[in-house]
Amino acid sequence: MPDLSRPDLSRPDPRTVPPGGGAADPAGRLAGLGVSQGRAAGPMIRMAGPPALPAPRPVTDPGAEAATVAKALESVTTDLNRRAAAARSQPSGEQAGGAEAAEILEALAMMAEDPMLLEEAERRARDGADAAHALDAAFTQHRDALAELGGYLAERAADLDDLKHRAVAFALGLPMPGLPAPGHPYVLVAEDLSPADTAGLGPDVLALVTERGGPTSHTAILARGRGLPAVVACAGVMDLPDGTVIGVDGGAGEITTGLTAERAAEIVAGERAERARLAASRGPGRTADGHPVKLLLNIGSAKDLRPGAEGVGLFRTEFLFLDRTGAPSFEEQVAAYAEVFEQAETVIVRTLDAGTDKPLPFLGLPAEPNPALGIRGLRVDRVLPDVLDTQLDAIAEAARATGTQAWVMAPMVTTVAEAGAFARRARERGIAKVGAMVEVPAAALRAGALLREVDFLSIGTNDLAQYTFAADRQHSELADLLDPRQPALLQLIGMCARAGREAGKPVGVCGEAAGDPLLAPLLAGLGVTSLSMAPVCVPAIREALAGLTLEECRRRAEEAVG
Ligand SMILES: C=C(OP(=O)(O)O)C(=O)O
Ligand SMILES: [Mg+2]
Repeated sequence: MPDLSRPDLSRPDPRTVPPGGGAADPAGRLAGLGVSQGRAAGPMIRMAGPPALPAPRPVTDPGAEAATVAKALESVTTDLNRRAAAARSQPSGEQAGGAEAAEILEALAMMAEDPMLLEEAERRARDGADAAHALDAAFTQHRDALAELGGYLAERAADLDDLKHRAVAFALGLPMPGLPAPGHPYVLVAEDLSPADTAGLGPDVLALVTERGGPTSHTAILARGRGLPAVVACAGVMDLPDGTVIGVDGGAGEITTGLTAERAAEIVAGERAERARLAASRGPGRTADGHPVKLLLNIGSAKDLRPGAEGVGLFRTEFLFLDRTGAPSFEEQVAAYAEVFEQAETVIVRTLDAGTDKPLPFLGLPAEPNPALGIRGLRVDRVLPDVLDTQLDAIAEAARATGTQAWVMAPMVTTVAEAGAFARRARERGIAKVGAMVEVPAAALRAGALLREVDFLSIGTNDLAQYTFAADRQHSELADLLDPRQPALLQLIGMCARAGREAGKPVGVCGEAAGDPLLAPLLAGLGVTSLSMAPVCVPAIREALAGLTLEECRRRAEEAVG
């Protein structure tokens, strides 16, 4: 959770406070989709995209262009080294892999310092190119040379593109692309964020606002996992100037501009008090009359674990390897899984869910015209069976090493045959409990048959909504279709829960719907046995369940389906 005490709100923002001290709140509002609960306020900074290269400019002083080239490369190097130092100095646990991030940034800084690159760009500038084009051409030449060498060096070619964008932006007087590092807490505003960008956010980020993105995009999920208030699909937010103090309401999906310093401080204090109130709640998930509904955590790595839940319902293992260009080794995987097993009692590990919205470059999957309907999730096994074998081996080994019972489930299971084959491969390795995610309607329709093959089901409502309503989960304009309150989706969930009751096997929900306080009682009423959610959601869901009897939950579910 961000430290809400840090933003310096003592001085009013001169651009947004009216003359005379600002008792009035000349609030402007921008509407978006709230995807991660909570409120924050602070100065916003936009994440710049790659600069567009303008037409070449006539050059009158080639020496000055060559000097700009040198300055651009120097400033890129300095900026990267500064970020590396900041990543290294972060207290452990605040950001994933601070040391690892620092190493990556330092390696990039060294690439930007390459004297051959400087020489080539300066030569082009002295020959008459403007600084931006000289840099662009020199980087492109370097990139092509690396790409031709193949292997590891070819993988570094994409890094050169990143450096080129930074250097060209400098030469054009534009903000550097990539995550900002202003050295103070801020609200990050971007057109969109990749999962890797979101995973790399530092502790200075108070909240996220994007112009694009959908409610179950991975940016939203990662924001929720970090307890960062977030609003997506917020048209017009990129037009606000950097430094504007804005309020972000991640529940209502609203941005407020024109905040007085007093109002901003009130928002920060109010949020802190609400979080403290909810954090005081304890105990297992129960309805008012004591019916148990397990409260589990969705995590992407051990650093997401928090006390107060009854286990881990979804360990998204692909989040460990999002920005990797090489496949994680068996040993590396054992270490990552064991770290979680050591700290949590029951852990449901989901095998890698790659493809479409969660690209894993190291798999080298070819681009597809319709990726959400293509090779993703368990289907990757059709083309790369070794990946699942190694992962199951690593999970089994981590369980043995830590003396825990691993629960494993596969994403995107579509047929009963797929579930059976997966279960056999997991059981061969001694994995205790094997499950299937229900993310496509075909699996929900065959829930009873699936449960003859596996020990439990976990309903991924994010994808189940996407495939039931044929609406891309990243699409901000189709958000109404993705609303998990839709009767069709609730009906599919009810079918799975009924199959679970008949088989005497657990059926949980691990999609984002499980962390919605309005939906959680409906899901309990439909008969699911556990709800798995971002850690930050647990207290509110505990409170929502405790406020209603099971019968009341059932009645609400019936009304909603009806
Ligand atoms: C939990 C789910 O999986 P993910 O969001 O990681 O695709 C889901 O689809 O609901
Ligand atoms: Mg899914």
